[in-house]
Amino acid sequence: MKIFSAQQIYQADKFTIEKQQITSDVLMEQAATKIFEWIHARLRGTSVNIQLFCGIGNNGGDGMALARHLQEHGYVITVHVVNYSEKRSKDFLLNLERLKDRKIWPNFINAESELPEISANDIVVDAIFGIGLNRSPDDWVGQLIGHINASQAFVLSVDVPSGLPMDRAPWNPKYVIESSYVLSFQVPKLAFFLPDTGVYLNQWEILDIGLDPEFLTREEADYELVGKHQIVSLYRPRLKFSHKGTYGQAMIVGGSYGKIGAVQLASNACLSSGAGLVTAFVPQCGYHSLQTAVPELMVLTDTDEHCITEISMPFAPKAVGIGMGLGTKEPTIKAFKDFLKQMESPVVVDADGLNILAMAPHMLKDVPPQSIFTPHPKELERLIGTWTDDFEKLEKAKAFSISHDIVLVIKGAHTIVLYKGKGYVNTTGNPGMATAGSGDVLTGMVTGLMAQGYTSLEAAIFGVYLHGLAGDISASQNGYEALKASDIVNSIGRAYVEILSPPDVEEKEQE
Ligand SMILES: NC(=O)C1=CN([C@@H]2O[C@H](COP(=O)(O)OP(=O)(O)OC[C@H]3O[C@@H](n4cnc5c(N)ncnc54)[C@H](O)[C@@H]3O)[C@@H](O)[C@H]2O)[C@H](O)CC1
Ligand SMILES: [K+]
Repeated sequence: MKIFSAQQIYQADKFTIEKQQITSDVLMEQAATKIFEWIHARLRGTSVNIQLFCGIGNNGGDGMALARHLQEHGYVITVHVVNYSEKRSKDFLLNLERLKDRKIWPNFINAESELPEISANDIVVDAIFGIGLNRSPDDWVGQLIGHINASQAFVLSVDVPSGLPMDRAPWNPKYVIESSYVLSFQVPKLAFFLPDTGVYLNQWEILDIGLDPEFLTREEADYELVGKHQIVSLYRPRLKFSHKGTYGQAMIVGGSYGKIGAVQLASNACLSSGAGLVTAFVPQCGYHSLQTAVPELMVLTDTDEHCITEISMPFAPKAVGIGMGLGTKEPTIKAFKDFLKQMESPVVVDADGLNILAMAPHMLKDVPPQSIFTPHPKELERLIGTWTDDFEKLEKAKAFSISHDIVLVIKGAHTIVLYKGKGYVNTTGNPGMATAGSGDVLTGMVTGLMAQGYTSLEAAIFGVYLHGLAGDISASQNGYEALKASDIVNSIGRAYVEILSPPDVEEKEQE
């Protein structure tokens, strides 16, 4: 699903209005009707107090139109106009008039007004600011927002949580609505998926408000949300007359004294992702444990007991994942450098492999094109430097990915894969996966997919999704806290089965 910028959403609006020869208030009415239907389907006329807080722009207009529908269906409503500017939008005014025609007189909240009482049992509709927010809310509006957040009422946000900017971190983190549920129009917004801004939403859902399909199909987006539908289209089925050679020979290179488990996790994940053959290359101290723990694995060792000093590959693997538990000792750095020089096809670099590259950036020129980097936030910072907010982080990461021709996997709650200036935002995974070795499993999986012939970009997108899904399946059985990286490996099979199962109704709607 495409993720459009605020600018593109305004363009979609304009295009739809011109092509369908409608007025802008028709779109607003469609949006408000969709929200009303969502609420009505759940409340079915319950006599709960609904307090609507409406700004004076089009987000506020949506709120006013919604108030009218709610009142027409007998709901108990209070409408507040958050009067933060003189510049009221045309469609806000139109809907204000329509309310007044029905003898509904909103309560106008101004800087000097007292804040209305909100009970924890009320439902708050948040229609103060939408995607048009372009500066910090005034202090009194921020205080009203804080008052709503403190009420413990269920807060339903129209389009976006009010006060949440679409292209930067909030000016003041207290001046943003903490939404219980966001009903967002037509397309998901990038801010929903980034740590600085995503924390303000509990749940979200997209409502189709009828923006023109021609525009939505034609317009290129910088970011895309990756769901099951996209993943199924990437999947490469296994063939009846195939053999292990068909699915490639993968190599996992890493480990040092006390960190052989990282290689074990990655190798196991690589095998479970479907690679035909997997060989691990480790210092000698890892030999026995790996041979015992993973019988399917072949093990090659370095001449050194404790760390890798020279990576010799007696065959040309189809895919290599390197870096987990590797350490950054001088001889290991030299071995890594020689390895990169000798590799021609893309490799997957993780953990200490990335740390070495951050320490010695001149080595980046030896990284084969289309290689995959899988940094966690600290490793990313070492590679690209610090950032002021997530949006700047993404811009810097994009520039890095383009200049080194790297598929960059930015790990987080919503992992984002960046390549050639485009971002793919993952939708699977859970907080239980923030645990030791989870990243080693991902690297093993992505390497396993590359061994099977997935391109670097495909392997990264597919691997990230599959990894998150395996984590979700594990968490559904044992909860978040007990989740261990090896549980993720054990759920890879079920994750494949889930990907290949027919979509349920909700998934079909989201396609
Ligand atoms: N295609 C769609 O998705 C549709 C969306 N709709 C709704 O329209 C809003 C966007 O409306 P807009 O009027 O452009 O902006 P806002 O309502 O978010 O903001 C109002 C207005 O206020 C000014 N402003 C910005 N920041 C501040 C501030 N801190 N203090 C005071 N004033 C501020 C600025 O000039 C804004 O224009 C979208 O989110 C949807 O809810 C349509 O109803 C249907 C189509
Ligand atoms: K809002």
